[in-house]
Amino acid sequence: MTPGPRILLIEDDPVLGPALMQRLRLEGFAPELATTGAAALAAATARPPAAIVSDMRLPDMSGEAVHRRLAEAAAAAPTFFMTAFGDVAQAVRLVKAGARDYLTKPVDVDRLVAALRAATAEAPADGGLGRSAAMQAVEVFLRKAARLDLPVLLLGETGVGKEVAARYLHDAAAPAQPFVAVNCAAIPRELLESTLFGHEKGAFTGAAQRQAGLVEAAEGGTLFLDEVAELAPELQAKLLRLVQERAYRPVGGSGRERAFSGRLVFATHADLAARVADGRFRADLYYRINVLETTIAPLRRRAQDVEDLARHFLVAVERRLGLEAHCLSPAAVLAMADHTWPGNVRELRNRIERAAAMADQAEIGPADLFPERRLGDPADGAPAASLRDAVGQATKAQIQAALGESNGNRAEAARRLGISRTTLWKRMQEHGL
Ligand SMILES: Nc1ncnc2c1ncn2[C@@H]1O[C@H](COP(=O)(O)OP(=O)(O)OP(=O)(O)O)[C@@H](O)[C@H]1O
Repeated sequence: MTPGPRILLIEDDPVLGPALMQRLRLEGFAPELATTGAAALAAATARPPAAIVSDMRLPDMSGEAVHRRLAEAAAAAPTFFMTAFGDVAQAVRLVKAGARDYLTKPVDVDRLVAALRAATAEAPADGGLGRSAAMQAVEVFLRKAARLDLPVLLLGETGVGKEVAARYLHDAAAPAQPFVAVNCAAIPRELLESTLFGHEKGAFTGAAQRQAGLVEAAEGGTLFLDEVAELAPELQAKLLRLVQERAYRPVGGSGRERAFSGRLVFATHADLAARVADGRFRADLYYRINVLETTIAPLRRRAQDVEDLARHFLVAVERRLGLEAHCLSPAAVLAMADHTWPGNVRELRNRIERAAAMADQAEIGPADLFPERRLGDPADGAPAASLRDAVGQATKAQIQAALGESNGNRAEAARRLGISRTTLWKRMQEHGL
């Protein structure tokens, strides 16, 4: 197994640093830890990373200074900053200056891993959204929309690829400009206004400095507001002004409004018209954002895309994790065609990634993609299922014992069990350890 993508982790915290290192290793990355800015600069120059995860405050210099020095040396990789909520202004500035994204502490490690996967994954081969007639029509729509200065509304079930579509539109319109994605449902309600619109100095207790918001960060590029149906009424009013007048007022700003000249793209999986009907979404805002609207079809209606996407995700995960090449068995392709994909493309991606990481053979079969059917299917017959359960429980117990005896050291535990570290890792994942 070749090592996965190299990640440079810049973090001086003696607990967080090693913990993140361990998790990134388990996820198949090849992480390297630097605890000072100087060490980070040396490491990035000697062994260029595929991505960088950096703390904002380091013992010898700021994370921002490290980022700038690397950018000057053209050694910058996609960089993610980990920041306390109080440093969001600085983080936004960094994103504007080219950093990929920031994550607030305490860091949501699953989100970090997903972001690193996306940053180190290969782009779709042809840069398109899919060969199905439905996605071809979406591509035509987005390319036309890219030439127009109007808001765009993307509808569709969760996981169909609304954000991917928004990026496609952005790349067709202004690829060199910032693309700022905000999930309106993920940011606590009381923080959303200042996160979006920024705040002036003295706007509230603790607001010592003016702080730019994400609207400002997206200036000249694209502001993508996902889950827009979840916005609270006061923010809907503020958003209406942004859409209609291209103007907004930061929190605590008394006089002057700020102008916004970027593209606005909205997405939701909710039925916005129904929300308007029951009074939860402003009708005037709905009509303003519903000018150029398209629905991205669920994956179950895009049969021609499933296999292409599956192969794309397979190659990408193999490269990212340094796995041997796999192929999909004809039965696996049939099983995918039969599945209804309630989680859409996101579910397909997850199933393929899990299958590639876990499969014991080069050929991925239906049971690798849909393991829950094998375990949960009563038609399998009780004796076989309970034998499998018994083997599973015994395996889990052996692994736990070996890990206990080796104080959690996986290399040592693998040696005791007489299996490779990779196999141990796979078994630990299978048994949720
Ligand atoms: N056409 C595509 N090509 C490659 N990857 C895709 C495509 N469509 C979706 N994906 C992948 O599927 C996952 C879900 O996509 P995305 O986040 O864009 O969906 P979404 O509709 O915005 O979801 P949500 O409603 O939950 O916000 C992501 O990992 C994305 O990279």
